[in-house]
Amino acid sequence: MTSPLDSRQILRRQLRQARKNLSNHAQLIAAQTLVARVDHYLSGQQTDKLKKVALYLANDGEISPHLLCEYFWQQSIATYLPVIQGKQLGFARYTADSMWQENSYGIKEPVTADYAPSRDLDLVFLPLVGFDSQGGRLGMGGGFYDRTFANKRPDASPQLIGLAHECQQVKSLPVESWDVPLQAIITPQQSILVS
Ligand SMILES: Nc1nc2c(c(=O)[nH]1)N(C=O)[C@@H](CNc1ccc(C(=O)N[C@@H](CCC(=O)O)C(=O)O)cc1)CN2
Ligand SMILES: Nc1ncnc2c1ncn2[C@@H]1O[C@H](COP(=O)(O)OP(=O)(O)OP(=O)(O)O)[C@@H](O)[C@H]1O
Repeated sequence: MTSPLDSRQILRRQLRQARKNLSNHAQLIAAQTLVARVDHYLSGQQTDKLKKVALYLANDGEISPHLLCEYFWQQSIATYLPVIQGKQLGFARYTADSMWQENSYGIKEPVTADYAPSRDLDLVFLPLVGFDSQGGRLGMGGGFYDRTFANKRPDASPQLIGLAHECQQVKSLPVESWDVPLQAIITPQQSILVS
């Protein structure tokens, strides 16, 4: 019999392959369209209060937030990237002058002493492997974001916003006890506001 954990693994593999199959052109269009979606999402909020935003460097076919990063830089909003610290994530300042090192998965991380405590971040954009219309999410399986924000209340800072390609939506994902709730999921085609 297939256990729930095995089926999560199988789904993760299929959805990772789906995003890796996207062409460079499709990736660029997705990254561009995402900026407009996020701009629209944030237009309903007091964006003058946004000071610190965490993004990620696209890996494994993830939707790329690099244009979103430029959008925040144009507004003088400071950007941060995840750095693996044991089983959790720290958030290191990312600027045009950042120096880099690679983590154990080969993903680049800024080398800096300038870290933001996670509760000082206003927004955190997380990469999703899969999602459903209820705000359910599947990540890479490391549990890093879950552990880092385990004790965060949904209405406390930062807002957690999942980013994904449209092809990563599935009908329904089982919610695990440790899954940290997202406030929104944004793809180039839709924004799901999770209550
Ligand atoms: N762009 C990006 N940065 C990120 C994350 C992410 O999902 N995307 N993370 C989000 O948490 C953290 C890294 N988590 C990751 C977890 C697993 C794998 C991964 O490729 N796993 C391999 C197995 C490798 C092994 O066993 O050593 C695999 O599944 O093929 C990559 C990143 C921090 N930075
Ligand atoms: N708060 C937590 N404390 C301890 N272990 C945790 C916690 N959150 C998640 N984990 C562990 O992390 C592992 C991976 O969880 P899961 O498959 O949900 O990862 P994910 O959500 O895909 O990854 P990520 O959060 O990095 O995007 C699970 O085995 C789970 O037991």
